[in-house]
Amino acid sequence: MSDSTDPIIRTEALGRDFRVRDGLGRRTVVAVDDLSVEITAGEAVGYIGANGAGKSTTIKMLTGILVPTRGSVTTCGLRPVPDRRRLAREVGVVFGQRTQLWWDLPVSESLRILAAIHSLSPAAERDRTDELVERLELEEFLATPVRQLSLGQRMRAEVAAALLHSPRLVILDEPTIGLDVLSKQRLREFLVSERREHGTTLLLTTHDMGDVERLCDRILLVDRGSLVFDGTLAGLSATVGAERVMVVDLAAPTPDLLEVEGTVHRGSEGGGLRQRLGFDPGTTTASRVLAQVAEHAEVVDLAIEEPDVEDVVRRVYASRR
Ligand SMILES: Nc1ncnc2c1ncn2[C@@H]1O[C@H](COP(=O)(O)OP(=O)(O)OP(=O)(O)O)[C@@H](O)[C@H]1O
Repeated sequence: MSDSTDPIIRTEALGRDFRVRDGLGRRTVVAVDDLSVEITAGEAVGYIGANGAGKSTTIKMLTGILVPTRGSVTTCGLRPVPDRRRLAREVGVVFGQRTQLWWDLPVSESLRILAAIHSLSPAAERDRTDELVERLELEEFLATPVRQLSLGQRMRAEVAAALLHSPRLVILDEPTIGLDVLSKQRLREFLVSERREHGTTLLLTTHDMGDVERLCDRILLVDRGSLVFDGTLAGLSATVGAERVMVVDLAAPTPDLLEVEGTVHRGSEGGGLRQRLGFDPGTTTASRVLAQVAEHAEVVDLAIEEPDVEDVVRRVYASRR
C-alpha cells in the first residue's frame, strides 16, 4: 500500500506508440516518449503542450485507460491498468469535452448514482453533496436534466460528479474549454479552494494559460511526446529570456524615454504620459529601470506586465526546431 510520502504520480521512462495507416503501409507514431516524472501529493501541475504533443495519451496511461508500450507508471501507489477499480476510488477525472453524467437524468440523480457507485455512507453523501452544491452553486439546476444545462452549468456538475468521492488526485483535461470568462473564474476559484481545504492534488491539461497562471505552481511542458520543461511559470519564462514590460504613468507629458539602460521602448500614450519599457529580468531589474525613469520624470503609477505564456511556449518550441 502507498504511504502519504510516496509521490502520487510516478512515471519512469513511460512511452506509448500507435500504429497508424500511412498511405498503403503503416507507421509508428510515438505519442509519449521516455517520460519520467514524480508529482507529490498536494501539488497543482499544469501539463501543457501543443495539439498532438501527447497530453491525453499520458492521462489515459495514468488512469488505466491505455496500456503503456514502455516504462512504468504508478498513480496513488497503484498500477493503473490492473488496479483500475481501486484507482477509481482515489482519482477524479474531468474531461472538458466528454460527460460522465446521465444525459436524461437530473443532476441530483446523477450525483446519487455516483454516490452509490462509490459506496459513500448516507452521511458522507449528504455532507459532500451539500458542500459541492454550495461551493459550485448547483442549487438552481439540481433538478434539471443534464441535456438542458448550459455548458458552464454542465461543467460545474461534471466537476461535482468527479469530486463527489473526495479523490486525492483530480485530473482535468481542458476543464475550462468553451466557458465564458465568469464561468472560468468560478471554476478556478473552486479548484483553488478544494486544494486548499482538502490538500487535493491537481493535474490539468489546458490550452488556456489563465488556468496555468491561476491554478498551477508547477508546469510540465511536452513537445512531440517528450518532456522539455519541468518547473515554475517564472522559470519557464526565464528559459527563453521572455521580456517583461514596465508601464509607467508620468506626472507630465514626457518625450519617449529611449535612453533607459537595459530597456527597449515599447510605445507611449497620451503624449508620453504613459510609457512602456520592455526589459529582460536576466540582465536588469525593475528597480534599476524605475530609478532611471525617475531621473527623467515624476512617476505617479507603475505596473509590470508578465510575459504572455502562449508566447513563452511558442518560443520554447521554436528554440527546439
Ligand atoms: N488512438 C490513437 N491512434 C493513433 N494515433 C493516436 C491515437 N491517440 C493519439 N494518437 C496520436 O498520438 C499523438 C499524441 O496525441 P494526444 O491526443 O496524446 O495529444 P494531445 O497533446 O492530447 O493533443 P490535444 O491537445 O490535441 O488533445 C498524436 O500524434 C495523435 O495523433
